[in-house]
Amino acid sequence: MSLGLRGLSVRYGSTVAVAEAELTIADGEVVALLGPSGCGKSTLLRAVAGLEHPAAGTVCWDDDDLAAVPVHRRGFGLVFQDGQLFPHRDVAGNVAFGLRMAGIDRAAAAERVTELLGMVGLAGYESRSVTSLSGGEQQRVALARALAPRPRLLLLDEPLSALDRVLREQLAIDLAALLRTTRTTTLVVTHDHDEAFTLADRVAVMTQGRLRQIGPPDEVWRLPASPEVAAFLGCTTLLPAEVAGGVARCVLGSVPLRAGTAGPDGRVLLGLRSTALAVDPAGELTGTVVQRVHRRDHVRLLVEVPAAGGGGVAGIGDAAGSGGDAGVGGGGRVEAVAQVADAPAPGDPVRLALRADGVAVVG
Ligand SMILES: Nc1ncnc2c1ncn2[C@@H]1O[C@H](COP(=O)(O)OP(=O)(O)OP(=O)(O)O)[C@@H](O)[C@H]1O
Repeated sequence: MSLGLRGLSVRYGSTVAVAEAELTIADGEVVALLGPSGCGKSTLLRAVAGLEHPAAGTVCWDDDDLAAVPVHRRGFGLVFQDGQLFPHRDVAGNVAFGLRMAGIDRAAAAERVTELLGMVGLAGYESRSVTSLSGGEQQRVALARALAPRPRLLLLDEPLSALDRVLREQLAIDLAALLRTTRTTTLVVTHDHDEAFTLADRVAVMTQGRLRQIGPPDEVWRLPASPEVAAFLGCTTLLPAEVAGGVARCVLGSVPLRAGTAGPDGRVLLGLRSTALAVDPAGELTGTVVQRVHRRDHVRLLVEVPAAGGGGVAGIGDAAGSGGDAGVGGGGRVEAVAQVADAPAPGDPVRLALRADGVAVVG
């Protein structure tokens, strides 16, 4: 039992919103479709749901083409950003909706509603008015409603993006557990990296209508397939590097640096995220702090480093790594992170080292 997209393209007039998408989602698998605003994520999901008609290609369930199967006969559950609950029904009435449509009797439906509300952490909420619920509770009801009829595929379009950050993080963790427990095959659309990486067995990165890379979260994170995917995943600088035995060596400015890496041996491009350089008394790179900004759980620094020499620092668009001396922030300045407890101040000398977590090997 699997969903298959074969050469799926969707157009709006002359706009190609989805181009030649190839994707298989296995039974029980959770795939997150991750990409910037306007890249075509929602259009792809809507085409799977049957809400958009492909200009070319097919949406299949196992080997059956679903082209002639209308939305309500696909057996898919749908949850959108704002839940779209029925305001005049109570919580139980909302969750039972799909069950009643499927002809399930009242007693069995009530039992299933109770089971689902327990699963989403809303036990006892049956008779509450949905308009009295918080945004997070409403999304939990929307999830319970979509899961109640045991859909063969769950389609989630930015299900958590209307919630504030703390709630979003908690609900993402709860949702990941819920999807695993129920073994629900799921396609979730999001522009939020954390959400995608929390939820997914595999992440599919989409830009400009095309699926650019599909793989397990750690692989996509550490080995982005192209400079474009690397840029979307937060790599702000590309450096030519040499990998040998799991250690990458590169030159930043005129200073040789090394970092552990998952990449294959040979000449590669290293993608540096804004957290790649960290304050470290043993670090090889020296500089002077010019700016300090407190973030939630760390401090971001802008550090002036000695003028670039041989290796050069390439901007992300400069895939060939052909040089130039513009570090992150330009003009011999690089971004770095420090711990809140002992962050240096502007004017302080500082030593920086590369952190493996902030470095990707770009394909
Ligand atoms: N109904 C429509 N008519 C015309 N163009 C559309 C329509 N819906 C989407 N588009 C265009 O198709 C492209 C993809 O849009 P889509 O909403 O799928 O992107 P997205 O990645 O989901 O973006 P977001 O994260 O902002 O929702 C965009 O260029 C958008 O302007």
